[in-house]
Amino acid sequence: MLTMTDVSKTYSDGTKALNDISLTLPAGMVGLLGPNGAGKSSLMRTLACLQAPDSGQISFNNTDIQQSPQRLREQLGYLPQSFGVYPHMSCVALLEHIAALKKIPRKQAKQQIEELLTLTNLTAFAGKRVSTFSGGMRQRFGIAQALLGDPKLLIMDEPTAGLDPQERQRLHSVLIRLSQNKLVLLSTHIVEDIEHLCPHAAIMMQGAIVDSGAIPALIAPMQNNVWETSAKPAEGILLGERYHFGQPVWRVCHHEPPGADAVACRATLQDRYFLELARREAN
Ligand SMILES: Nc1ncnc2c1ncn2[C@@H]1O[C@H](COP(=O)(O)OP(=O)(O)OP(=O)(O)O)[C@@H](O)[C@H]1O
Repeated sequence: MLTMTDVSKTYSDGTKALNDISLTLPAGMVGLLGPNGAGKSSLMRTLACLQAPDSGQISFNNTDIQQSPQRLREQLGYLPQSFGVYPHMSCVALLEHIAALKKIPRKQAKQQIEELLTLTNLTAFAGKRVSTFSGGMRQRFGIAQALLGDPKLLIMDEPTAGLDPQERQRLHSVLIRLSQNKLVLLSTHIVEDIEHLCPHAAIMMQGAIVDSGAIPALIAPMQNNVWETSAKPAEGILLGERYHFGQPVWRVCHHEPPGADAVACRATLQDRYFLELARREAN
């Protein structure tokens, strides 16, 4: 279990990226959902001990990560949003190098690397330099390196970015299998990924956690209040507009039908997320 208590972080230019975050996350797959600039990466870098919070406490399975960052690092796998520069090393050589940094014994590392190359569909490219990889291949490499050492806490910042639909699906099944015995924290603004993968989610906006919990509980307050209508409604909170056979369909949150042809819909995590975005815009 991962627990954060009153965690805050302000960057040197005055940007308050994390604002008094208190959050408890269970084992399994957890989605961190928020728009650009919400503070997701800042939170993940802080959890991965890559930057210190200004205040607050963080513990993972009863280890205080500020007091014992090394113990946390031994249990951590981290996929950053971007790696920056890639060295001119082959995929397998770079994995061996990272395994050595993680102090994984050579024989064990060799076996793990083989398994991870298969898992991430990179076996055929093991000898190719990572600097020449496509975006999707780099992402898969990032996932393989994060999984070295069988970490108990896996932090993944936008893991499906740059993957084609087939690879995205493949990654989904890998992540589901992985999450059995660990906490996988997955940050994204793709609501669909979280709906597919996570029993639990946290919604983050402007450096704060708006709500977190089991996804059905996050959606429950909106149940029986979501409608679709063909005319722009005068009442309610607009959740979105889509087109069907070229005609607009408006999705609205309201306590009663917002128009004569309004059809009741099952509320989704996307509805809850869009409701929070609409509330934020209104403020
Ligand atoms: N090193 C930094 N110095 C100053 N400000 C920063 C730094 N890193 C992030 N920020 C700012 O902190 C805020 C939160 O950024 P962060 O990258 O954590 O958000 P995010 O939710 O991950 O966004 P995205 O989905 O676009 O990656 C933003 O206003 C960003 O500009």
